[in-house]
Amino acid sequence: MRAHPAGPRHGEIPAAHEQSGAPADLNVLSERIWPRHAGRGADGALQLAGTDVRDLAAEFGTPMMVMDELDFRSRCQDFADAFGSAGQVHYAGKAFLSGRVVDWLADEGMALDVCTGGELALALSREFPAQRITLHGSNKSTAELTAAVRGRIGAIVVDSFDEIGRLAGLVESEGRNGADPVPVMVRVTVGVEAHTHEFIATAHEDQKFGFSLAGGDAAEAVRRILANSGLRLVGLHSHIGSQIFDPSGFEVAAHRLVGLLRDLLDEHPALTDTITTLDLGGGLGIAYTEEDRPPTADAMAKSLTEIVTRECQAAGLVVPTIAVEPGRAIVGPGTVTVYEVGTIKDVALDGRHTRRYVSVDGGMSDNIRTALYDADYTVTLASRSSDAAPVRCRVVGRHCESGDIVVRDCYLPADLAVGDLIAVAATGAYCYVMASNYNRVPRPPVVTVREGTARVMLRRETDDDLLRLEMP
Ligand SMILES: Cc1ncc(COP(=O)(O)O)c(C=O)c1O
Ligand SMILES: N[C@@H](CCCC[NH3+])C(=O)O
Repeated sequence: MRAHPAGPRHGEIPAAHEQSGAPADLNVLSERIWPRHAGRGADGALQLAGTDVRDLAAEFGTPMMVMDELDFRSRCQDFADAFGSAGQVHYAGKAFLSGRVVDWLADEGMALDVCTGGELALALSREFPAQRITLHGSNKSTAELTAAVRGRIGAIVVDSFDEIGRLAGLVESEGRNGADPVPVMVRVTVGVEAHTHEFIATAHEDQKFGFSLAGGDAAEAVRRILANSGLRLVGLHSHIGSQIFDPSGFEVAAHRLVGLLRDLLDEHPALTDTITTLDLGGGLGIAYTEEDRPPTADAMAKSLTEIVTRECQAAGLVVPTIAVEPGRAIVGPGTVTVYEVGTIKDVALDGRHTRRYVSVDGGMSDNIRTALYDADYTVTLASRSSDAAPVRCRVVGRHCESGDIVVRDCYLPADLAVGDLIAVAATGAYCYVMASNYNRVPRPPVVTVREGTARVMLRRETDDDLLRLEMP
């Protein structure tokens, strides 16, 4: 997943005077990586949507995640503009979800993809329009399916024959018959090898999600759904993976899904009136480092619309609505994690080399992605600027684990000192939601900033929160 900077790899970091490949100016904040309303104030400190990171740290403590509200909203709007309407864009709540974010999504007219009963309950608790929700999951419980059916959500994306069986029993017991069927989509495994980390690629054949297209399971799933008058098939779904830069994976997926649609309509002409949507999932990558070059939402929309339109017209099919489910591309870039620098240690690796370990007050409990996927991040000195020489560093956490690495290889100024604040960019997706209490470390707060005002969205966990599960 990572692109290593030019020069030596892990374990071979030269001493400061030998650095090569370092950025010319460590104070520059690349627009492609940092939130849309990030910059440096007159004295060099990081400003996020008109707030000074030092003031935020003084008020809310560190570590702290800071989310730029208008960055999030503007990326929702980018996708809505690209695909023609916000209703076709199902924000993937698994990337990050909170009540306030649900409210923003409702304001923006977005749809929402949830993948558990917990995410569904949060959305419904904020009165998010149920018709704009889809429920995913490779092992949905009966309780989750019941909540979705009773909540009258937009669609349940079925993922297995077992689930179709469970739903059949449920629609019967809930009295949902032919006059009031439950809308479902079929998740199709289209056999695309997305070029991303193995753990986050999801449409090759050998994995747990969906019904295989090539093996005929997807067509069989459709037959079983049609045999049940309590279910109404409203679309086909494919999701090929996450943090994808190469648009060709989406294009092949779209091509194969249209092929399946054509075959299904040949077999079941009545479906012409009911299958209205092709959902091509999420997965659009973002820039974590200078080397990353993700396509824009607009480029993705253009190529997918062109393929689906061309192939449907060639097959004489009505062109369905194209839906997508971006998570990371909407919430990822607008959040940064702010840490306070603690111990700084130069470790001699051999006679010639040293590695500077910069310890921070968080770590793998607030960002597991580096340890789990070898993910790469960009970090900057945030409480001030510095013209000191760049030193190649490793930012590490406070946990009792040598793999507790936040940023594996980066450059920070030689005068970095204990008590400085540093900020890690693009931590909005899959960091807070994958956070843990490893070593009984409380989760950090998430603070939203907008036009000079900061508001806590999720408060910091306390030791009491951690004690609340204890029984006598
Ligand atoms: C079904 C589904 N939709 C959408 C997403 C969101 O993906 P991303 O955050 O990469 O856009 C995921 C996660 O990979 C997913 O599994
Ligand atoms: N959690 C992964 C992505 C998984 C996407 C959900 N299917 C990440 O951090 O990149």
